[in-house]
Amino acid sequence: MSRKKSAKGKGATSSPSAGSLTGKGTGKGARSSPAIVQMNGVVHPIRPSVSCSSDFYDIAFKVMLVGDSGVGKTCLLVRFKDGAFLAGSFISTVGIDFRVMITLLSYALQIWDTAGQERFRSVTHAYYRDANALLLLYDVTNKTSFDNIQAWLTEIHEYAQQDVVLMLLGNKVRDRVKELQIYSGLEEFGVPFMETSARSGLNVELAFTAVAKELQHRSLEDPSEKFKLQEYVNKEMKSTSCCRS
Ligand SMILES: Nc1nc2c(ncn2[C@@H]2O[C@H](COP(=O)(O)OP(=O)(O)OP(=O)(O)O)[C@@H](O)[C@H]2O)c(=O)[nH]1
Ligand SMILES: [Mg+2]
Repeated sequence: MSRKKSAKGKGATSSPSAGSLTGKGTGKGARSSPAIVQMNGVVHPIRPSVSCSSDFYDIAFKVMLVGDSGVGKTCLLVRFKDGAFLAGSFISTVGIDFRVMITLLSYALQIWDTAGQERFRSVTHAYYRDANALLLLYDVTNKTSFDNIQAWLTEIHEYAQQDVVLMLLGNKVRDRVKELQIYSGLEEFGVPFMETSARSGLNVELAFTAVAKELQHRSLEDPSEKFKLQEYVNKEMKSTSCCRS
């Protein structure tokens, strides 16, 4: 369903006035020159965008990665797009970073990476408004990031659309010997949940596919049956359990 048109149709997104984006790409798999995000008149060079062809589809969904600094948002996105793990020193994202435009299930997903640091919060809030889906990450080896989930959910309820698709991702799973046992109580958030590892790639593709499926179902005017995100994820995780470390 990807059509070469400007992004004006159902589900098309717009950038908030807080920032504008420059930088062009040529679609999936292409590398573009480094994008620049301008915020309040300040120009921030950011990591090279993987692909930024935002104006080729008339059905586009805006997906944002949010969560504390260091939980692995950027690495998850790089893993999804490039199939590689960003090893080496941790470079914290500055402000907001439009990294990927990808076609999944015939829909264009515009994926935005955000800074987890508190000082950029007002910038990222401005972008919540027109997000169709939010992936909220925490780090399963970091209790503070788990404890902050409720605060993130409060922010999301305040700034995002009421019907935003939301999924909680416990990242860095099975990567460390000492993983915190903090899974009990996840149900209380009432948000679909799954485990991921940007390092090994575990469930990374599934996370984005599940969100795309939910968006697809919601966009159907008369969905014949209700799609249950958590059930889908559980089923798919089981079917790949042979490959989990
Ligand atoms: N072991 C392990 N380390 C990871 C994983 N994902 C990310 N990391 C590491 O965690 C650190 C932070 O990763 P980033 O992806 O930059 O974190 P971020 O959430 O984007 O942080 P901000 O940009 O500051 O919001 C880096 O040192 C990564 O190498 C993972 O799945 N497993
Ligand atoms: Mg980052």
